[in-house]
Amino acid sequence: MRGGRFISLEGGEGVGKSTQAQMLADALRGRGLAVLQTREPGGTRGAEAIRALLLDQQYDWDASAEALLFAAARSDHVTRAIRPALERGEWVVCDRFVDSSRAYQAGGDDLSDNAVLSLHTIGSYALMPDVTFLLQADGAEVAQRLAERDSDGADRIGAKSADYHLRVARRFRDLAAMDAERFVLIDASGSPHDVHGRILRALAPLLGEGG
Ligand SMILES: Nc1ncnc2c1ncn2[C@@H]1O[C@H](COP(=O)(O)OP(=O)(O)OP(=O)(O)O)[C@@H](O)[C@H]1O
Ligand SMILES: Cc1cn([C@H]2C[C@H](O)[C@@H](COP(=O)(O)O)O2)c(=O)[nH]c1=O
Repeated sequence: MRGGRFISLEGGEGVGKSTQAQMLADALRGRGLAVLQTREPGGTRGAEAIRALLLDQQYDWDASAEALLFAAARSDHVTRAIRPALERGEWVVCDRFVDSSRAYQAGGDDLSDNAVLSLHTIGSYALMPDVTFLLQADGAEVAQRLAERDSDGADRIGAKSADYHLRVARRFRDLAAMDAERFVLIDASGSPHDVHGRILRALAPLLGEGG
């Protein structure tokens, strides 16, 4: 019997995914559950090496090469870390997953959603999360957070144009609207504690806690 669940956190730059992934993993562990907390791109030695290539400003990957590299990193991550954890019955909390490729490489650039999903089928068994929390917050609030966090500069993708990031945000919203069973929209404004409370309330049915 499968005990664990696969949860992804998605959204634009600096909206609070990593903060919430940590708080959620801690809350699940506090309930006695075994949790793999991980991130994309990354989560395995090979995928972290690909992450460094993808985010380093010295490389100028075109859209196809970028999508292939994200898919290769995800393939290693799914095969070596995520699937084995789910098979052991663990919960997986993943900071970004394939919806980021759909929003950034397809929505931000102009690859098709089908192309990204085909790479996901080839590389990662078309594995999808059980629940995806899409964090959304006011642009000015997020810009303030990023100014404080990234005072020494954004990474290669974070540094893309404002128009690019608007297309990404729009695509995230479209994906959520197309798959309302899996996506849960989370208001990511307010304190980390407030946002965490919203996520836990949304997860309560899956945790058998009513609500
Ligand atoms: N609710 C919040 N209120 C204020 N600051 C926050 C909140 N959540 C996170 N932060 C801060 O904002 C910054 C970005 O948060 P975090 O790294 O969690 O976002 P992220 O979505 O994972 O970003 P990225 O996609 O760029 O990695 C961090 O400095 C973090 O401490
Ligand atoms: C998984 C994934 C990520 N990206 C982008 C989104 C961010 O700009 C970086 C990752 O940095 P973070 O600080 O860890 O959020 O990579 C992407 O374009 N496509 C993807 O599939």
